[in-house]
Amino acid sequence: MPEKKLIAGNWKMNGSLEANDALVRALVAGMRDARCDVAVCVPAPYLAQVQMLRHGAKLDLGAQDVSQHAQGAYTGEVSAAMLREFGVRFCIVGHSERRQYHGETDGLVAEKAKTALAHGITPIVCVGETLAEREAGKTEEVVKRQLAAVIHVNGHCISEIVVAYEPVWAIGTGKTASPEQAQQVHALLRKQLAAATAQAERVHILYGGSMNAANAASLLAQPDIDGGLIGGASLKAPDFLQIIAAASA
Ligand SMILES: O=C[C@H](O)COP(=O)(O)O
Repeated sequence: MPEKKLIAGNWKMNGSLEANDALVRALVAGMRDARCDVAVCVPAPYLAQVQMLRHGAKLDLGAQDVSQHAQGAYTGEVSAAMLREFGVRFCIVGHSERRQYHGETDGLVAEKAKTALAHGITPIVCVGETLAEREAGKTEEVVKRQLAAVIHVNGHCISEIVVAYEPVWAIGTGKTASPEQAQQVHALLRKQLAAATAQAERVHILYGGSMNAANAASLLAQPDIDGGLIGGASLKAPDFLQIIAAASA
């Protein structure tokens, strides 16, 4: 497993100048003793604000999506080069909300991961099954297919990605995968990475889906859970700080 755990907040489409200011100041003040890596993935309009607020702190900046294109006539898109100008280190790609509401395919997600890597941004590649897929016994097939697309496109630099296992049925529902359920899938993903790179042990595999202050420690204690991608609980500084503390233990 990687040397340090990684805790990444995904603010999704939440925040305001005022709320972000209070949240980031509280995080920076509260995470001085953190022994894990910490990032917040913020809506694009707030990148400059958070870049300024985090100045000098150990808090990394992340984005929630990136265009697969370098530049040009792609209205509404944000390029990897633009993200780099704001000091972005991580970028979520293939979140289930992008796959579900914006029709993102495995192929497109792989292109986005490739573009991020080419610009020195670490893609946080999300995989995960829906409830129907889990109930049909297809969890392994689905997550393997989603990760295979990224491995196939990225080839030799696959050890530079972060993987996030996010069972869709656990996102924002309060239903967390049990530590054993999550570990089972994480171990599968590690094995798949190991078949593609000798560096699989240093790839962070995060769990996401209703991770909170109460359940973080038991999830993070699993051998192949190297951190978390946290939605709702990342919007409340005390909760997010407790998760950071659990990952620092
Ligand atoms: O990216 C984060 C995940 O979608 C988890 O969201 P959640 O913690 O609100 O369930």
